[in-house]
Amino acid sequence: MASSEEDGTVEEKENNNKKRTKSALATAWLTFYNIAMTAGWLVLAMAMMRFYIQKGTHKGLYRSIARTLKFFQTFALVEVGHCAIGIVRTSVIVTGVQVCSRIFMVWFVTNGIRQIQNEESVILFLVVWTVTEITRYSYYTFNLLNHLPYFIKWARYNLFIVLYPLGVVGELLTIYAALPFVRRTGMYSMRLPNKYNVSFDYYYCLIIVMLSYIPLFPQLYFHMLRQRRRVLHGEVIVEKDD
Ligand SMILES: CCCCCCCCCCCCC/C=C/C(=O)SCCNC(=O)CCNC(=O)[C@H](O)C(C)(C)COP(=O)(O)OP(=O)(O)OC[C@H]1O[C@@H](n2cnc3c(N)ncnc32)[C@H](O)[C@@H]1OP(=O)(O)O
Repeated sequence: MASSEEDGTVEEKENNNKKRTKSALATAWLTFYNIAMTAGWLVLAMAMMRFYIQKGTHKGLYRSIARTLKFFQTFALVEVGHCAIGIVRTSVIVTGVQVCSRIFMVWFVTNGIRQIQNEESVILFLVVWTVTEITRYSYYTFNLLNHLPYFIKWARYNLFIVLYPLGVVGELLTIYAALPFVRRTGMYSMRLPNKYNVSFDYYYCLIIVMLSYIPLFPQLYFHMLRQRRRVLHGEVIVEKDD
């Protein structure tokens, strides 16, 4: 009896040790990841400012930062993994929608359609994303290091109130600007008859994506408002599991 109790204690200790090692590893990885992402978005911010100061126009700005933007925005897919394996307490669905919509904007809209890269709306969402991500990743970094300046916490949970809708406006206007071009060229579309017997119209796909902002965006926005109340005002919020 005594020996089995001891075994239980040893097992518990081993489990606790494993958990501690796992959480130390997770914290180390998250710290590295957040520092890298803060640096990436800072590089983007500086590149955009330098371009605008040197050229005095936004025309050509997207092309000049496209590579860095594609890299760092695509890398954010890792965040869906963080939620899936449980190293951050965030919903896979909320993070998945956020990250996938950004990746879609970058790869399948702005990068894929050169003709819209100089639209003002592209600059609008780029500036908004950049400010958001510098604030967000530096918040996570300082939080993990237990040295969080209040102004970063404040910025993380207040700026989104204005930036989120502005970002959505920039994204929707950009997709809207792409529609005539997509319709004219039939890009990314498959018309019948073809050997796969499948038809796909990218033009209508873009319209569906635009419409999907109506149910999805409020959910992300209200999620952030709940996070704000929890972090800034200490409210206990029970969220449904995914
Ligand atoms: C295939 C095509 C699909 C198309 C679909 C189209 C529809 C799209 C509709 C929606 C459109 C959205 C468009 C987006 C536009 C913009 O982004 S505009 C810019 C403004 N945006 C924002 O301000 C939002 C930014 N986004 C986010 O903040 C996140 O993506 C989020 C998922 C919404 C954040 O949620 P969440 O993670 O739950 O909140 P937090 O409070 O930040 O974190 C919760 C806890 O998790 C910890 N944590 C999370 N990530 C990390 C990390 N990387 N490192 C360390 N810790 C992390 C965090 O600290 C919190 O911990 P606790 O406090 O202990 O709970």
